[in-house]
Formats: sequence, C-alpha cells, structure tokens
Amino acid sequence: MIRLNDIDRYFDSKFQRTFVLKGINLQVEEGEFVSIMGPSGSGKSTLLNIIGLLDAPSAGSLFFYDAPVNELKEKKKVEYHRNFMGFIFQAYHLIEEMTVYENIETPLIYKGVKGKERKAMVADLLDRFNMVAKKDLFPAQLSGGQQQLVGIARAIVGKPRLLLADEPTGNLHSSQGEMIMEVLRELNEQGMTIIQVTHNEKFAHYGSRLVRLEDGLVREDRQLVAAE
Ligand SMILES: Nc1ncnc2c1ncn2[C@@H]1O[C@H](COP(=O)(O)OP(=O)(O)OP(=O)(O)O)[C@@H](O)[C@H]1O
Repeated sequence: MIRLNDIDRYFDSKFQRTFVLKGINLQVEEGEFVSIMGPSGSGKSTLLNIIGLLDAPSAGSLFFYDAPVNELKEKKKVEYHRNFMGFIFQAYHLIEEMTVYENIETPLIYKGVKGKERKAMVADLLDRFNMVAKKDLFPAQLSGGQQQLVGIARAIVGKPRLLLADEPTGNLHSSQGEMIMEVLRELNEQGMTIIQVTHNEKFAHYGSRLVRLEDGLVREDRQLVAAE
C-alpha cells in the first residue's frame, strides 16, 4: 500500500546540513497497524507528515499502491487527503468557528456523503465518544482531551483507508486513551490501515508492528503478537 524508498529529509543552514531522516526504507501493507516509537526528535512526526503528503522528502521516493506520489500537484494531494487518508494531529486543528457537530461532519460533506447518512455517522461517533451533550459547543469551550476526541472523531468518521495518527492519546486520561486505542483496534480489524506515533509502550502494543526510529534511522522493525 505504501512504500518509502531511501527517503531523506534534511534541512540546510548556512554551514551545515541537518538530517532528520536518513535513507528510510519502509513498506506498509494494507491492513497493518504500525506503531512508530523513538526518542523525541528522532523524526517520527516528520516521517508521518511525509507519508501524509504534508511534507516533502529531500531525497528518495514515496509510492501509494505502486504509484509515485512524490511530486503530486496540489489538486491530487487534496484528493488523497479527502478520499484516502485521515489524520489525527498532536494539535487538534479543529475549526474554531464550527461546533463539535460541524467539525465532525465537515469531511463527510467534502466526500459527498448524503445528509441522512451523514447525520447517522456523526451521531454514532458522538455517542461512542460520550460527546452528545457537547455537540453544539465550539472547540474553545472544550477541555484539551475533549478537543482531542473531536479531532479523532473527525479523522475517522469518513472511514479512510489509511489513518495517520500523531500521538492520538497525548492529551487524554489513560482510560480515555484506552478507549481510543480500542476504537483504533476495531477500525483496524475492519480493514483500516493505521500508522500511529506514540510514546506509550502499552498503546504501541495495540499495533501489529513496531518501528523504532533513532536519529532518523529505523533501528528496529518487528511484528508484535497480540498477547504482548
Ligand atoms: N523546519 C525545520 N528546520 C530545521 N529542523 C527541523 C525543522 N522541522 C523539524 N526539524 C527537526 O527535525 C527533528 C525531528 O522532528 P520530529 O518532529 O520529526 O521529531 P519527533 O520524533 O516526532 O519528536 P517528538 O517525539 O518530540 O514529537 C527535530 O530535531 C526538529 O528540530
């Protein structure tokens, strides 16, 4: 589904070149649930942003289903964002002028989902995340954890084929975090491919594969067994 060939990401300053990612080779198959771990600054978010077409590699190539996606036109990128992937960010990226309900509904409008079906899909997630009573509030009226839940609901409501999650549980209590990981596991069992960045070993083990980055290199890449 996704293939990275010799991906480098570096930044040049006057006197030196700083590598954030160095020669990353990674292949992710449809249906996998990959957890990316590694120390702060090791390049995890950068890697996720490159896969999500939000950042461009300095060298190397990226493929979705064997089609090169390195140098896509903006319009094609938007199509991938709309129809192929969902993104959970560390910062929630909610639209401040929209209510909780509208924030969750927006991706479905872009996707062309009809009104009735849209309502049912949003209602289902509000219910599942215990946010029904908050549906008419604006993001600024919610706690950090609640905003995170809305961000997650918005990312998964359209059932994207690929979900990219950067510390999805970062601002949540551990019980909320576990609830979210259960939701991700269920979505993965239904066929969604998931790549998450996490600092939490326990949550990493909801995945089926662990990739550990260090200094911009893949230091470890192994399958996880469910019982671990
Ligand atoms: N525009 C930039 N210019 C220079 N360096 C950058 C730029 N963007 C990112 N970096 C550097 O890239 C490195 C990796 O950042 P990244 O956010 O990918 O790390 P991370 O592993 O996700 O860290 P964390 O766990 O703290 O979120 C950092 O040292 C950061 O300073």
